[in-house]
Parts: sequence; C-alpha cells; structure tokens
Amino acid sequence: MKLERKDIIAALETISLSGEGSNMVESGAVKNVMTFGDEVVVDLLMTTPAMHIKKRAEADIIKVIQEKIFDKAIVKVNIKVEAPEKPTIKGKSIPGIKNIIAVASGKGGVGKSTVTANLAVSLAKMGFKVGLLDADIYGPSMPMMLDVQTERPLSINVDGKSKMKPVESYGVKLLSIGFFTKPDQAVVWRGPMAAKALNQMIFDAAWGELDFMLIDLPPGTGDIHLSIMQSLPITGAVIVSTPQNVALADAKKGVAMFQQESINVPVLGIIENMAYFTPDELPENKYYIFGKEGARNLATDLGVPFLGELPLVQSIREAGDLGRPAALQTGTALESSFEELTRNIVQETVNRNTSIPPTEAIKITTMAGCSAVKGK
Ligand SMILES: Nc1ncnc2c1ncn2[C@@H]1O[C@H](COP(=O)(O)OP(=O)(O)OP(=O)(O)O)[C@@H](O)[C@H]1O
Repeated sequence: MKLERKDIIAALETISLSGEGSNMVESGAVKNVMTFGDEVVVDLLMTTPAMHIKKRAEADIIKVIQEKIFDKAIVKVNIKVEAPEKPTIKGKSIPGIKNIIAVASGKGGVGKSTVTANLAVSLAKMGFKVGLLDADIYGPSMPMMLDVQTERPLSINVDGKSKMKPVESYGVKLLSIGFFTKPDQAVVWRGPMAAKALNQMIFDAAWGELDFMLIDLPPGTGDIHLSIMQSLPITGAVIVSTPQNVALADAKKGVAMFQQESINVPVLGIIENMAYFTPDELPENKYYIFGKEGARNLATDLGVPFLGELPLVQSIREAGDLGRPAALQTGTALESSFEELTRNIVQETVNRNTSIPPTEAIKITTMAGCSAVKGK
C-alpha cells in the first residue's frame, strides 16, 4: 500500500505531546513527514529530554498511524531534543561594572560578612577595582569591618544628576545600608523599603569602573535576595558555610535558591569558614569544633566548586572588630588562605564567563594583570 503524506499529517493532528495543549503538528513539534510505500518517517522536535515522554510520543505516533491509516505501516520516529533557552535574570546592567558577585549564607553568623570584607580587600590588593554593597539589612556590619563607621556617603554631581559617592576604605568602594541608620538604632526595614534603599545604592551611586562588585546579602533566602536578583544581572553567587550540619542544611537551600530555574544565577562555589580552630600558641594543632570538611563534602555532593577553607582564629575576629580585615596582613598563613580563596573565586568567575553566555554585566576573561593570581 502506498501511504499519503497528507493522511499521515491529518492523523498526527489528532494527538499531542504530553503536557502540551495543541496537537503536535500545530505546535510545530512535527518537523517533517516522509513516506516510502508502506513506510513512514516522522521527524519530531521536542523540548524535553525526559525518556518517558519521548517513548510515549513515539508509541502514540505509531499507534495513530496504524489505527487510522494502515495497520501494517512501518513507522520510524526520529526525535531531536532542543531545550528552550533558560530564562536569565533580566536586571539592568550598570555601565562600568564587569562582575557582580553575591555572597550568601543560609544561616546567620557563619562569617559571611567577615569573609566578604576580606575578599574585597584581597581583590583590591591584587589590583582589581572593587566595590562592596552591604545589603545585610538585619545587621549591616561592613562600615565597622572596614573602619568607616563615622563616615557618610557624599552627594556628588554626575552629568547633571545627583549621585551617592561610595565611601572608600583599603581601596574598596563601600555603600552600606548601615550608613543610613544610627549605630545604636534598631531599624526594622520593611521589605519594600529595604528594596528601594538598595536600588538607590545600586543605581543612584557613582560606582565608576569596577572589576568586581561584591554584595553581602542578608542571611537566609528571602525577599531581599529576590529583589536584588531581579534588579541586577548577578554574575555568580558564593555561599559561605561552617562545617556544621545546621549550617550546611541552610547552605544547601541557598544553593538551591540560586539554581532554581526562574533565578538561574550560577553558583561559583562554596567557602568553608571556621573549618577548624587553631590556637595561637599551638599553630600546628587543628580542632574540628564544628565537624570536619562538611562544606567541602556538600560542594562535592551538589557538584559545585569548593573554593577553600578558613580557620577559626582569634585574629580574624579581632581584625573584624578593629576594622582592619585580616587579609591585609602580610606574610602570614592567613593572608595566604585569603589569597588562595580569592584566586579561586577569580578563576571560577573566568570559567563562568568563558563557558556560559553572558547575562549582561560580565566579562573578565583573563587574569592578566593580576600579579597575585599569576604568582601561584
Ligand atoms: N574565621 C573566623 N574566625 C574567627 N572569628 C570569625 C571567623 N569568621 C567570622 N568570625 C566572627 O564571627 C562573628 C560572625 O561573623 P559575621 O558577622 O561575619 O557573620 P555573618 O554570617 O555575616 O552574620 P549575619 O549575616 O548573621 O550578620 C563575628 O564576630 C566575626 O568576627
């Protein structure tokens, strides 16, 4: 029997792919139909790689042709899968800012702000132009950690517009929600108010040219995170956790938040803070107070890079309280730890920028010019 192409198409118009409303011809899934005597070849384009849906589509096509047209038809279905482009964060890019890195933690108090302050000064020491946005509305600690508590951003005129000039410390440009509250005043920010204040600090500020803008997010996974990710094209996220189980469970939620389809911010990796305690007088001794290698193992389990570990040492805490981040030390083991961590983040940013299409505000594709990176 000679099969007619138009009959086959008419038969295919009576079935649809699983999960789709319109029939498979109308939806464009059927790309081509060829007939050779009693043989039919159907080329199908699907958007899902799910095996059971592919199998079902193939079985439905064979069945409808054999039932409606010719029961001995030999049917071959070629399926091609082409996933639709993932939605990317649409936020406005800020001219001059190349990479925006969000630093998050699931749980509070794991040292996210301490790590962010140290990363910022390490990047500046390496010669990068660095900005830091303290978006931790519950406890903005950056002004204290960078010793600029008493300063306030000035208003300057840029191209006829009044802009906020970030406060500068240790080569890092800083804006913090803490600059707009009194140090001993408890401010309860309502979500929309906080989001508005942050938007002003992002878009109504004279950041100038930056290689990296770090954002110290509040702990958890809340509205502020979403509103920042909607306002800005975040290059990647870094998650800070201690090795403790309760912190790891929350870190996992943090990773999931960035990776969920509607957000889709690449996770550059996980940092293990307070990995072990080392007393000053016994620098060789390591005590795994919060458990051993928990964040490292979490990174392996989730398939995201492990960026490095930092010990729990008194000098990190003291440096934070004094307003002179520990990464500014010279010739110490701590300085090397921060440098290694920072290098890994720069490397992961380079990897991300070369392997994933740019969202909007990215582009550091080489580490040229960065002596500390090249040195090791
Ligand atoms: N590696 C470390 N060694 C010693 N002390 C540390 C270390 N990391 C952080 N700290 C101290 O732990 C306390 C909490 O750190 P930090 O404020 O950075 O945490 P956080 O995760 O940003 O907290 P939150 O987001 O809840 O405000 C601070 O007193 C800080 O000095």
